[in-house]
Amino acid sequence: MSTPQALDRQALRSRFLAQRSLLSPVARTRLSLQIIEALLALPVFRDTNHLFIYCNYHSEVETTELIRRCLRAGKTVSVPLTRPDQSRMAAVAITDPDADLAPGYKGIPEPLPALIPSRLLPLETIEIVVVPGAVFDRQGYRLGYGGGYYDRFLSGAAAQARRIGLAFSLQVVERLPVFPYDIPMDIVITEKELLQWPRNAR
Ligand SMILES: Nc1nc2c(c(=O)[nH]1)N(C=O)[C@@H](CNc1ccc(C(=O)N[C@@H](CCC(=O)O)C(=O)O)cc1)CN2
Ligand SMILES: Nc1ncnc2c1ncn2[C@@H]1O[C@H](COP(=O)(O)OP(=O)(O)OP(=O)(O)O)[C@@H](O)[C@H]1O
Repeated sequence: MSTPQALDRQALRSRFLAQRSLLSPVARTRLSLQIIEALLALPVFRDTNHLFIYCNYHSEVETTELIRRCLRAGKTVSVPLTRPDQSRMAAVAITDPDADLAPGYKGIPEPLPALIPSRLLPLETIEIVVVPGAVFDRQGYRLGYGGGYYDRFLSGAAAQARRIGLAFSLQVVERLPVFPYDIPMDIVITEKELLQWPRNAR
């Protein structure tokens, strides 16, 4: 990470993580519920069975209510299990966010170790990936925490899945510096707008 563009990205990431953390917990919860309602109202949601949903950490858009609503609707929900030794994520099915999660990698809520062998799901079955981020742009590109986990995930076995980024509106910029391995979102949802890019038009 030493090219000027890479340094730009690091500065952008830090700036937007700092901005995001300024939202009060009450505002974060209120805006998160608005964002989740917009996702649940998407026509594609009704036809989806398996969603891979991040478990929110620090000041990310909150997803616990989304996970509950999906489970109540009879959908399969898997969540990320970070495998830092491989820079990869696995998908582990959960049935109850209160009982099935505990702090894992970096303190992120992750599936309990006892669940892992029996609940690993093939990434090819994921239909929607709900993606967190530090900052998104109006072309659908994003920066996360810098591990490259989602780029690897979305260009690998989960490439068929619809990619839906969740962000507070303060996390959207016009244009980010893009690298060849960056995978753009299909949809970005904030409390103010829903941005969408048809895949065949990219
Ligand atoms: N909720 C959630 N789960 C996720 C991700 C994510 O972005 N959000 N990931 C997507 O890649 C993977 C974990 N990757 C991560 C890589 C680095 C850091 C990290 O460096 N955290 C900083 C704190 C940053 C902050 O200020 O918020 C640290 O520990 O110092 C965190 C997660 C898989 N699970
Ligand atoms: N498909 C890939 N294959 C191998 N390495 C990759 C791939 N995608 C990204 N990387 C590597 O991951 C590193 C971090 O990428 P990037 O800065 O885009 O992370 P990020 O999108 O912010 O992180 P995350 O996806 O974990 O939230 C880069 O140094 C890049 O070389």
